Amino acid sequence: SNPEHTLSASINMLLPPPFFQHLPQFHQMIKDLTDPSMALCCKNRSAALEAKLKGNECFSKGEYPNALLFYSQALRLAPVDMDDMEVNLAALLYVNRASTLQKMGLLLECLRDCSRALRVSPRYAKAWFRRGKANISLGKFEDAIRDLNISLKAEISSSRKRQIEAELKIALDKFKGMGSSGKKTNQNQSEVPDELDQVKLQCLLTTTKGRGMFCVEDVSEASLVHKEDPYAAIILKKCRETHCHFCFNELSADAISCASCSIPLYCSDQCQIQAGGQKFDRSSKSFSGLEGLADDLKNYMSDVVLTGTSTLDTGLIAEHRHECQGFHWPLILPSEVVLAGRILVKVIEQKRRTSADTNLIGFLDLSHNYLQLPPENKLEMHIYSIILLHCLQHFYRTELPISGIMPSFSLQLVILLSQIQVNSMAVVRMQAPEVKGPVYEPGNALTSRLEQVKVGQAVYVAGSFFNHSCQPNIQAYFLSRTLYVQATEYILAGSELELSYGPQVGQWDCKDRQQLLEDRYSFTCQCTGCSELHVPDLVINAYRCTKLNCLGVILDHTVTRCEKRKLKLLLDAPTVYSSSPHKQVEKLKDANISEVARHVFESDYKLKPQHCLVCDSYRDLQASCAAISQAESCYKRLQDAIASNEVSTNILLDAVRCTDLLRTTFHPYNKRIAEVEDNLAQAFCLVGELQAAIDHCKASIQILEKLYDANHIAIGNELIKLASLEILVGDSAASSSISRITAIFSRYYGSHADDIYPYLRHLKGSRDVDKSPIVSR
Ligand SMILES: C[S@@+](CC[C@H](N)C(=O)[O-])C[C@H]1O[C@@H](n2cnc3c(N)ncnc32)[C@H](O)[C@@H]1O
Repeated sequence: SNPEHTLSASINMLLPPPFFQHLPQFHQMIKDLTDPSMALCCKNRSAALEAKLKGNECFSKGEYPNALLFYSQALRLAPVDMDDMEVNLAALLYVNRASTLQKMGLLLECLRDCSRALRVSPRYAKAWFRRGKANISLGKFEDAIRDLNISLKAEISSSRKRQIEAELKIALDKFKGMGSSGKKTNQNQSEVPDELDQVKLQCLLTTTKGRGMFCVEDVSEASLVHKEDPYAAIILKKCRETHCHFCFNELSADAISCASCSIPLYCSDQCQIQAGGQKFDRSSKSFSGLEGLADDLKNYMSDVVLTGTSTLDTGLIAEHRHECQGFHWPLILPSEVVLAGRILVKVIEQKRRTSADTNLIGFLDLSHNYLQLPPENKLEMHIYSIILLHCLQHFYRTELPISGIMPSFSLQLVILLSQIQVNSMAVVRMQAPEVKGPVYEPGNALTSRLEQVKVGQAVYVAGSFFNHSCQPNIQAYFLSRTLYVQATEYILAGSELELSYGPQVGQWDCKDRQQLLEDRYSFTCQCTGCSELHVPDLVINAYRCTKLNCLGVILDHTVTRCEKRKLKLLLDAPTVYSSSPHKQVEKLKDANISEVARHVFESDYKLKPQHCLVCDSYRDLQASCAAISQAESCYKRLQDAIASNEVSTNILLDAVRCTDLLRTTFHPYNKRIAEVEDNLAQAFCLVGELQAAIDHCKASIQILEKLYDANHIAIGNELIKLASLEILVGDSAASSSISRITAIFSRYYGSHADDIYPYLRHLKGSRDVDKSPIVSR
């Protein structure tokens, strides 16, 4: 049947849109969500003043980090256009925070806050004075002299004038003493442009996965194949207080909030302006009135006061604007629903400019999974779409063209929500470990797990056409909110470029990968990783053969079932697949595993659960599982001890004993053993037994090398831990570990490797330092 017809029939049957219109409770809920007087995000003068007083108290006691917190809180709450002690409250708070930042040695942050105060109150003498002092500390004496001269002109109190003159004298003396090195430096140095060439791509129809991205020419390993800014993006709720709501970078000490509401935080004025919100009208704030000011000082003054505003792109559709003004719903509704609101608004605004029709689904042309969703998920989407539309209508009032066509719009919004589910990407950051000093000092070994944290969710229109593969040939990473896609291997012209949406061969077995893709994206994976046989899939969760010296694998019935299905497909249509099973076997270095694999590939349908694939010996998996669960509780104790940094000898010895037990039960290349080895390495490092830590780390890497390609990032991550330990004991092998790490990370992140993962810089730096070992071997 016609898919479009099925879709609209199915949508209409599920929940006719007028359903809620007759319910008073529904309208009350919308009123609550959109009533600014009830909102959590209002500006509040008295709360701001209270926080300011607390900040002042902390400042006078020398408790600068606390003063910083209170001033930041006050700035978040302060209405932009209210005065306190005849000065604009926000400007006053910026100057107070600038003084605190200066005390904490954060001079650039201090300078930025002074400029912010001046953008609000251009004639604020104290702000020019503080700026002058910060510029003296930064060695920018020419700027400092200008700041202090303007301050002097704006100041009316004679005692303070004397203070400014004293500071001005210092600046002048230093400027004369420094010669040309005290000259003004450019504050807004532009970033180094990306030098990487992007590869020409084509979006084509595939046989099993819908549309996909293909390369027109050969692509060499580690080249950038795609770069894109998001169509719309949103910060995750858990990161709201720690990361910039626009660019998703970590917030600095001088973070700023939206000018009109108190929820979004930004790392810079540019991010704040780009995100939108109701803008504070600077043009109404005159900075004339300083008669007699020399022309060069007037120009300098307007440079400082108008910095940032010149970068404002008037063509930009500000993503936070419709969520501002104290509305409640952007905080309450799930992130993906708020993201749908951002997309909807952007589409409407773009269409308004081009006066095109309002077909929302067709505009972005993304795939969706609506028809595959269970009824309860569909119902939830319908409810959210109706709520969101009503909330948005409250902002747009008569402007939003939804009143007459609300039903069709809400149905389109349902599809948009399911498009977001299938196409949005998690914007991730590599969690930076805290490095307190040089890597060759004890306590700075990096043995904890390297993790990526999700900070945002974003829709990239072209990026949405990359299909998934469990054996990807490209990988995605993010700088701020920009998506970068890089080739991780040499790719022949005309091949499809495929990302991993999460699971990969070597990470999980085939059935677990398929289950995750089914649950999260509602599709059955058709990639080569799931259609061909792979040795990692056979060993990753396998048990050991009961016969001494036999390295054959024993599988449980779930793995057996999945592999049999693949085998059947493979035998039924052998020509469809790119590489033959025997070729795969040849790729493997280890004779025993090759033997196991050969047996499987040649054994046709003889895959039997609980029996060794080589010698057919039987293992009672129920009994094995009981032994394993005993070992697992011992590892749980070890992990808790690691987390609280209280690893005792008893706990450690117990864990080592359990690992011996695990080795008699699991196949030697079972991934669980690699994880346990990794935990043991971390625990031995914590108790200072570095050589034992190195041995366990190497054992873990050896298993990962059976599961992944030798240059896979999973091995790179583990090698970082090994190198870190090798440096500590003064082992010369560290140098080759670091070279291998460098090669792997540049394969995945190109020239951005050090920016994404700054710990690499510490490791590479350690190679250049000649240090005797801290602990001799
Ligand atoms: C982000 S989109 C990729 C582009 C999509 N193929 C299209 O035509 O718009 C994700 C959707 O593509 C399809 N897809 C991606 N990878 C797949 C795979 N390995 N096997 C089967 N379907 C896949 C699924 O329908 C999935 O929901």
